[in-house]
Amino acid sequence: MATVEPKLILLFSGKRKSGKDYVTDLIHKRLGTDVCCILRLSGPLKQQYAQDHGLDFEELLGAGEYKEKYRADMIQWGEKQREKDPGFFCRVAIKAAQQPIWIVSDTRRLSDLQWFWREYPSQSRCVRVEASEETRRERGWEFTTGIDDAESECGLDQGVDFDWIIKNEGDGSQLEEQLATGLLSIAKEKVKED
Ligand SMILES: Nc1ncnc2c1ncn2[C@@H]1O[C@H](COP(=O)(O)OP(=O)(O)O)[C@@H](O)[C@H]1O
Ligand SMILES: C[C@@](O)(CCOP(=O)(O)OP(=O)(O)O)CC(=O)O
Repeated sequence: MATVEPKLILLFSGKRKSGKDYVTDLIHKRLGTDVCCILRLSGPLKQQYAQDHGLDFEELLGAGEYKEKYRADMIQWGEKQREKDPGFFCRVAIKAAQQPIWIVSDTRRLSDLQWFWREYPSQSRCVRVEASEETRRERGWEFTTGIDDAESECGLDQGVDFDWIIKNEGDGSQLEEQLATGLLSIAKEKVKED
């Protein structure tokens, strides 16, 4: 378990190229690294997958073609691990978290959310990043059977009551305003609470 009790946990999800990394990086910058950290469930997953398959962990972390080449197999491998232990990647991801606000940038399955809701019921909030298919295509997305129609991409399409839905179209010109009036102001309040 983490060494500190968080004040707020923002559980982000969204389709490929909706901008989860972009939006969570922006929030991280606005809140500051002393109060906020970004956690990735895919971090420990990629690390273990790279080790087991003799691959380059750093390349799997990047946004390039290398990750895409292994994505389908990595999804299947990760699903087998989650079947054995649904909380495994969540527990590893939070281990080193020290800051009062945690951003989990890549929740994909109800089992991920359920783990956080069970362990941190009062702190967990769900955030969806949305972008149209047109915008996602401009960012390099192409529909891929076996990935875009699988649980990894669609597991949270239904059944989640999102606390915030962030629209990240085009260059995200409305992003700052959406964040400032919603999520960021709540997060700043939480940091001040005893
Ligand atoms: N609001 C934005 N303005 C400019 N570029 C963006 C914006 N949102 C996303 N991008 C770019 O689109 C690409 C995909 O975004 P990313 O955050 O990696 O998506 P995801 O993590 O959801 O797959 C990246 O190159 C990112 O820099
Ligand atoms: C096997 C994965 O964890 C790989 C995810 O890699 P990223 O989280 O880097 O992917 P995107 O941000 O959507 O491009 C997916 C899973 O099913 O767990």
